[in-house]
Order: sequence, then structure tokens, then C-alpha cells
Amino acid sequence: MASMSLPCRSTCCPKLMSTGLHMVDGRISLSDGDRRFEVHVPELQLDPGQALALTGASGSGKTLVLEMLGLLRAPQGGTTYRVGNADLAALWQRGPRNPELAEMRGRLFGFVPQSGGLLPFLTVRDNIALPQRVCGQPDPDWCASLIDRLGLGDQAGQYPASLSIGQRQRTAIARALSHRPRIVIADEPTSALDPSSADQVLVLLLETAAEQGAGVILSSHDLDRMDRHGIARRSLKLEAGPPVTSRLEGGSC
Ligand SMILES: Nc1ncnc2c1ncn2[C@@H]1O[C@H](COP(=O)(O)OP(=O)(O)OP(=O)(O)O)[C@@H](O)[C@H]1O
Repeated sequence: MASMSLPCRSTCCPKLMSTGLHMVDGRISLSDGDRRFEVHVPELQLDPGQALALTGASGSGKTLVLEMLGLLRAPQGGTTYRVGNADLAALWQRGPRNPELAEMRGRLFGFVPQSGGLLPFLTVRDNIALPQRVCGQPDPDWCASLIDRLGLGDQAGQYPASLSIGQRQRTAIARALSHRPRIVIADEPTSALDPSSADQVLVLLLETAAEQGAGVILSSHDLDRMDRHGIARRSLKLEAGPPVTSRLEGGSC
């Protein structure tokens, strides 16, 4: 099981600012004609090896927050966002096509999409090796170790179409970890799985990430499962509008 450490604000533990993920005042605002939706993260700290679940009603903005954390969606101005010593908010200010932003996205983060998101024309082994190739750091021994650890030895030469959903999610977890990212971002990684596969996949994700000191931030509707696995929870709470605002609650030293 992953070793969990308590969430902590930078104001009282400044040392942590140089290691984990830290966001202050992360905001996204979307509009669509008359409709406006805002999501606000007052503060979020994720320490190395820690796991955190974002919960909240459907449409409360969990995916939007994960996208903002994973550098897939720009926060509005005024946000503080660092992973370790990297000032990611400053990178956004240099424009969305800034090549350093893409480099940081690829290097710092590993992603586990809800449905695996594997490339259909690559084998399991090549899907897992892909982030290493993108980062220019091939490490076949680590790939082999992940394949072994995630129980994918018999499937390593197969293509995603011939895998079960659980095997696809285990491949996606191995791929998310193959370039040794600082943070793994997983959007409802177990929602397509039966209960026992969901538990197995979650344990593999948490244990493998914790072993390499990666933080895990995931979204889930399954509060009982998060509690059973000892995963700290933070909830997004919708407030009536206009604009409809969803705010991340809690989080203190
Ligand atoms: N262009 C837009 N204008 C206004 N609101 C928008 C726009 N695009 C998306 N939204 C709103 O943003 C929210 C998207 O939330 P998101 O997909 O992050 O929710 P979620 O918590 O992940 O939901 P689920 O649990 O169903 O996956 C929704 O409430 C949606 O209505």
C-alpha cells in the first residue's frame, strides 16, 4: 500500500515547496453563450509518494482540475503552480505553444485516462516504452520490470484490441510510470472495472507509484473504495450561480 503523508500548506512547511506539487488559486472559467462555469482550487499540495482523490458530483469539474494540474489546460492569471522547483504558472505565461511547457508535461506527469487511451497500433510493450522514447530516455529494464510487476508478461507482444479492460488499465498504469514521472494523474482509472479488478488495479497504481516516490492524483466517484485504500479525499463542491462555481474544499496543515 502507498505510504500516505498528510497534506500540508506551504505557509507552514516551506521545505515541501521544493519537492511536491503546489497550486494556489488555480482557476478555470468556461463560457458557452449564457452559461458560465468556473472551477476554483484555492490551494492544493501533493507530496512525493502521496495519493489524493478528487471527488464531487458529475459535472463538478474533476476532469477540468486534472487537466489544469497536468498542463493540458491553462489556469487563469494569478495562479501559483509549482512541481518541485519548476514554476509551471510562469511557463503558461510564455504561451501555450512554448516548447518548455510540452517538455514539462511529458517529463513531470504520467497520465492514466479513464479508458486506457492506449495507441492501438503499438504492442503493450511499445505502448509502455512510448513515454521513455518521447523523453529521449529509453530504459528497457524498467519497462520489463513494470511489465512483470503489473502482470502483463503474457500480453507484452499483443495489441490493445486483444486485451481485457483490466489488462488495458494495467498497461496504461505501466505506461504512466515508465518515464518515472513526479506525478501520476488518473481520471477515474477504475470506473470501467469490476469491483475486484478495480481494487487490484488501484493497489498496483498506488504501490508502484509510491515505490518510485511519485505522487498520484486521481478522480473518483467511489468514496468507499478511496477510504478502503486509505486515499485522502478532497471534494469539489458546486455553488449556485451565475456563474456556477465549483470550489475545491478542505486542505490544511
Ligand atoms: N464551454 C463551456 N461553458 C460552460 N460550462 C462548460 C463548458 N464546457 C464545459 N462546461 C462545464 O464544465 C463542467 C465540466 O466538468 P468536468 O467534466 O470536469 O466534470 P467531472 O466532475 O469530471 O464530471 P464527471 O464526473 O461526470 O466526469 C461541466 O459542469 C460542464 O457543464
